Amino acid sequence: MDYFNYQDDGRLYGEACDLTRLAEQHGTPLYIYSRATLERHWKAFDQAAGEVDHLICYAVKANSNLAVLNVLARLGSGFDIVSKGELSRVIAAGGDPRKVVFSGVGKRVDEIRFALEQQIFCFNVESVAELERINRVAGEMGLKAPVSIRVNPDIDAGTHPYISTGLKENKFGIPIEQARDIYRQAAALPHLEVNGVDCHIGSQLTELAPFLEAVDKLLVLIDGLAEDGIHIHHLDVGGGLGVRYDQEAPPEPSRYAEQLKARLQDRNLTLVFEPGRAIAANAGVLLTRVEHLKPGEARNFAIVDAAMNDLIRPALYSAWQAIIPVDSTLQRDAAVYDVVGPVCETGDFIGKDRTLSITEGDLLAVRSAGAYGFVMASNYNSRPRAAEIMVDGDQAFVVREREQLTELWRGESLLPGA
Ligand SMILES: Cc1ncc(COP(=O)(O)O)c(C=O)c1O
Ligand SMILES: N[C@@H](CCCC[NH3+])C(=O)O
Repeated sequence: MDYFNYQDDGRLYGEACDLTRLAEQHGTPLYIYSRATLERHWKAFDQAAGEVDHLICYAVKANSNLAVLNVLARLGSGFDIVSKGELSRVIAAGGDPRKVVFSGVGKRVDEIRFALEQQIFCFNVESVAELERINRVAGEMGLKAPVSIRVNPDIDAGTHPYISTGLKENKFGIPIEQARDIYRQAAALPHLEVNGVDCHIGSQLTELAPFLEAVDKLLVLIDGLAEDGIHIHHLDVGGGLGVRYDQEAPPEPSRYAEQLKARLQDRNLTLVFEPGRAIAANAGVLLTRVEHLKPGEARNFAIVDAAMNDLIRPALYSAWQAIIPVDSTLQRDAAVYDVVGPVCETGDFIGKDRTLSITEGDLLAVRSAGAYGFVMASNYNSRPRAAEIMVDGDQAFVVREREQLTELWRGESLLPGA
């Protein structure tokens, strides 16, 4: 998948809008997404799956901007959701609820009810308690709920521990050794329709081996279930395909799909993919301006106007994202900087030890910021959230206004009698 969705002339790959102008018009920090790249990435999965019956369920959590969802909905995408809020966004963006899978370890009763009303494709169930809850809610509604069980195959995905999900010690899924037994319990519940097997072993995987190891285990399970009279119609392999932030060389969707298809053989299974990062990360940049340069004895700081509240990945996972000047033709002295935000935390950094030729007022682009960027933003330090723009050829659309923080409390006492 494309890494540098950014060209050296200050434009996004395949798009004609001038980023400097957008930053001047809309202020910084500013998220910018490319429609062309979103489409190209989604199609890479769709074409990779090819002739095999399949559903690409974009993981909404990666970037839930309504315009992003709308671009994918128009391509016929399905969606992987983890809350009623995400399902509402999918519907608002024109997505088809019948192509939605519902993941997550703690679905509330009202969320299950809403998803059943919307006739989603499948619930990815993570525990026996949840199977019973969904069975009860579906029974009350006089329905049968379509379910897969998320199986935890106990595989080391070789990624950051915070985004690894397929190990025994993780909260996700049911242990593979118990799966056959729990499937039998599920099949005996009257208001469930057991359709699929699901797994998701982690995010930002850069090797195929862990995915394939997991699938091999799941296929053994699926064959075993057939012997028990439980016929599985779809195999949901989750998301997790990594992207290039720096020097990583994650497998292309085509190679991944090829290997999966070879393993399916004549089993008549629909393949479900839940990619998030692979579609959105390199379809977006975060623009930020240099406020001050602060030389120091131990370190030089470039203080920029984006902070951990705008992009928390560096602070949370020590994640590395490329930071580059938008206008590379400017003549500046080079120095090594820690690029930090204005938030009052030592952990508030966007990048460390970066050699940059910059001066105060320069515009920087943080690359690969289209996934797990804006969606993880907060108002910490009472900072408003950034605006979001979608570029499409030579057009730019504001797809979310910069947030205005309003004063709710204007000095009156909130304590009774005070
Ligand atoms: C169940 C599930 N599906 C899909 C995804 C999307 O993952 P990624 O963005 O790594 O493709 C996640 C997040 O890791 C997830 O938890
Ligand atoms: N938020 C994480 C990914 C989490 C994946 C969700 N299961 C990141 O930025 O890398």
